[in-house]
Amino acid sequence: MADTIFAPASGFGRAAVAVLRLSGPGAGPALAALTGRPPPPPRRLSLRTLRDPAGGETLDRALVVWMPGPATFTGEDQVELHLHGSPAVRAAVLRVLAGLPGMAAAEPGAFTRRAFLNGRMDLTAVEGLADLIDAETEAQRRQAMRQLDGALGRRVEAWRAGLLDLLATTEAALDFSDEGDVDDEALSDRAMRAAAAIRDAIALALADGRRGERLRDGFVVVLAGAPNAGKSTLLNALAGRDAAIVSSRPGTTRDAIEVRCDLGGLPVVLVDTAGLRDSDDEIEAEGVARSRAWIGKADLVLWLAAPGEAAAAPDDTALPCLRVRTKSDLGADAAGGGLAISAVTGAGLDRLLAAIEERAQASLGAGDALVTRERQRRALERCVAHLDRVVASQGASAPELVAEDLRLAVRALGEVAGRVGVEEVLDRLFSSFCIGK
Ligand SMILES: Nc1nc2c(c(=O)[nH]1)N(C=O)[C@@H](CNc1ccc(C(=O)N[C@@H](CCC(=O)O)C(=O)O)cc1)CN2
Ligand SMILES: Nc1nc2c(ncn2[C@@H]2O[C@H](COP(=O)(O)OP(=O)(O)OP(=O)(O)O)[C@@H](O)[C@H]2O)c(=O)[nH]1
Ligand SMILES: [Mg+2]
Repeated sequence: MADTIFAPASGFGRAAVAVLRLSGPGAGPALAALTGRPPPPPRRLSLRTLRDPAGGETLDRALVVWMPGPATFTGEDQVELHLHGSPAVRAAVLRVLAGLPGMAAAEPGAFTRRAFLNGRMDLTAVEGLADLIDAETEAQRRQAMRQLDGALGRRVEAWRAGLLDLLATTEAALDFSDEGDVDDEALSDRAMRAAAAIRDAIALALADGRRGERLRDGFVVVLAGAPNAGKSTLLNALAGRDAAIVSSRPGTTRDAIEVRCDLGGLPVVLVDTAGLRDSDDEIEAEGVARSRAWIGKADLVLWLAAPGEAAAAPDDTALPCLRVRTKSDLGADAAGGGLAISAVTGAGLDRLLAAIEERAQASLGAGDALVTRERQRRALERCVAHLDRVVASQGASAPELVAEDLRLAVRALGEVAGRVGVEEVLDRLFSSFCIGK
């Protein structure tokens, strides 16, 4: 691995300014090679002419920043080059950087990986940063920001410190158990109460209806019903664009069409599906099978029925669903029931959106969950299981066994923070980052 990495940190394509960042011991020498001058004062944007050290050709007149480690994002020496944002300027400077000794183009997430390895952030903060970069809605941004800020990391550290205390006490009891100067009974009683308190606190954080994980994925709303019910028309009306083909022929939609949207700051995925009916047409039958699969995965199913049609009924009554009567502009439907809408006049759409938002809100929360990933949840559940055994023993277990469960509980918390057993997690996480992060 090269000591020093570099990458574009801003988006690709034409822009006013393009930022390149460098990290590692070669960052300072690279800046010196490009500017032919000593570094500017730390952490101050300074105007410099950048030249190709090989031929002396001027590459750009740019703002540069020198940030000596360890008080940097990565913990290493860092440099930023704020270039004119054309693809050609950026490419020229990147080419020169690649030719300098000890420099290598950064892999996705390489800067953050260094920040993590240098102890600048724990794993929950890294996950928060990944989510912050991917955040599309206000609630996602809020949750990611809290995670990056250490909302979960700090709690986990506090729980871990508490358990380490307990472990020390228990181990002391082990060491001195034959010396008779430690009050075993009182000690174990206190230890049990402390273990139970930490277990309860973790269990409380876990009892959140998985809203943190759900908020990352989005709330899935599936539009279902008979052919021609008006599903695709409604999707287009809600999305505000022609995402799906609409026609008067029943059986128009075959593939499910997903549209991500922002509903009051919450991420909602609307899915238009093929109309449900038995069909001899092989392609349509496959479309209907896909519709059913989507219905099974939905957080909310909108059952659409046009006037005169029997209201579509879910096979599975446990499905969270909302009945919608479409095409209300064609006249009131005596069959009634459900929310009346018209995608043509727009009648009822506000109420429909409000109903979806209300359910999304109940399911996702507003970004206040502590647990945001399955990975964190599993490790916390393991921790609770070990603490359950400690508490259930009520001091009856041998101190050796209590100590072992405490050690495993501590280890599980260490995994949440990324102190132990993280190599594979890191590789997966960082490969989802963008270049330059
Ligand atoms: N130009 C630019 N903008 C950016 C970043 C960057 O790297 N460059 N960031 C990159 O992600 C984010 C800001 N995050 C940062 C986090 C920590 C430090 C840092 O230097 N921390 C030091 C010093 C802190 C201080 O001065 O108070 C430290 O923690 O020791 C810098 C940026 C968003 N905007
Ligand atoms: N008058 C009126 N016509 C509508 C409304 N919504 C849809 N339509 C018409 O109903 C027909 C079917 O609409 P689609 O949106 O394609 O129906 P669908 O449920 O997607 O149908 P499939 O994809 O075949 O399952 C089209 O001719 C639409 O123009 C509405 O609110 N009012
Ligand atoms: Mg359709």
